Amino acid sequence: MSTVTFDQISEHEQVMFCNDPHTGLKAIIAIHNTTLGPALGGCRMLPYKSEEEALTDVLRLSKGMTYKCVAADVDFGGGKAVIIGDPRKDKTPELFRAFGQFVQSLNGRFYTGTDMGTTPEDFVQAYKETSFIVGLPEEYGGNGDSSVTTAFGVMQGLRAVSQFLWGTDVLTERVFAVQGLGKVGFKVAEGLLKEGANVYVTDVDPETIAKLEEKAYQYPGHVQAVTADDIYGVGADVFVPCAIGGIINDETIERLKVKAVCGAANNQLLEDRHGKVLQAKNILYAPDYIVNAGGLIQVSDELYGPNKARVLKKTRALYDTLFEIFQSAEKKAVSTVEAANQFVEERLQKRARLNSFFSPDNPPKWRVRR
Ligand SMILES: NC(=O)C1=CN([C@@H]2O[C@H](COP(=O)(O)OP(=O)(O)OC[C@H]3O[C@@H](n4cnc5c(N)ncnc54)[C@H](O)[C@@H]3O)[C@@H](O)[C@H]2O)C=CC1
Ligand SMILES: O=C(O)CCC(=O)C(=O)O
Repeated sequence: MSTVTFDQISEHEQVMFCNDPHTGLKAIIAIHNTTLGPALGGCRMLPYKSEEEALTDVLRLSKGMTYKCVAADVDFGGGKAVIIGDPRKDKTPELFRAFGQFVQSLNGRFYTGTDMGTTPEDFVQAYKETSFIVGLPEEYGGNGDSSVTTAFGVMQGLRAVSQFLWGTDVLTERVFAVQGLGKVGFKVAEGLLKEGANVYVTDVDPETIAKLEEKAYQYPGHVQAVTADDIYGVGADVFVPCAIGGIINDETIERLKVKAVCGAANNQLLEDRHGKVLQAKNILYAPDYIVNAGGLIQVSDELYGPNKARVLKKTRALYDTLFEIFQSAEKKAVSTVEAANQFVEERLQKRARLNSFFSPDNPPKWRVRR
């Protein structure tokens, strides 16, 4: 294995390798930036092919969380965790408890919860060892499964795309290509079918496709399953990535026939420059960290005392944020990625100044439950 260098993690504040031979836990926690408050971000469990792949993923994901927190206007910083392992075979209560002990050792610098490959029940185990857990089931004082709100936010994003491109936020009879039918993608596909849209779907797990097909009969829209590779080339209006990152790259952009890309997956672009490549192809890209912020809004809200109405209101507002980014990109003749990053970096600078003002009567805004 090659060594990790400071050069590799130069943009990050802290990277922690968590090793527990007794439970088999091998995890990495990355804290990107805590200017706005403690780092917050879910924990992904995947059978990474190598430790380098896991490190690259957690570094990219945690940076994305910094941008997501700023864009969604929540007072948290960017962090994320990955567990190296197969979620179908390697999960045990002890593994998640061991992970919880490492989170506890950061003493509130990092809050975590679900992501790809993990569920709220996994974090009920971690919660036995640390209180710095979010996205807990309601019976544990949480707001429940955050993928419900993430999916709701993605639907807002799809409406904003439709309004911008076609002058209506009604999705009926439009065609969508949904990649990944997991916690978020399944709910998005179902929402689209309920609204009478036609949906191509794919997943590497045939069971989830069969489950959706079974339910689809009751909805006005139509579903058609395609292979994991064919999803890039289907004749749809919008490509909706809801699985892995890096799927928008030189090879896939060549194959896309859609007018827009808007989905839940984190780090959809392999590199930021692919935002420009999409723009050149006249494909509207809805920046992932804005579209998929619903889960973050929900779990961060939990720390102030859960309030569902507030969560819905803030998640609905993603429509306006996205629409403004589309307008700003058009006006400045830049890609939507550039417009979104500029908006975030300017806001972060303004907020950083606010956070530098110390007063004993004015406790930090992120004084949340511990
Ligand atoms: N759960 C949440 O609330 C949030 C999730 N996200 C992001 O959304 C994406 C999906 O998250 P979840 O639904 O929670 O994950 P999940 O693990 O529940 O579902 C992922 C699904 O994608 C499928 N999949 C994996 N590789 C695939 C491929 N190459 N082609 C097609 N399907 C594939 C899996 O079989 C699984 O059904 C991830 O990128 C995650 O980081 C972002 C914000 C919040
Ligand atoms: O959605 C969550 O549970 C936490 C937030 C997060 O990790 C994300 O938005 O990727």
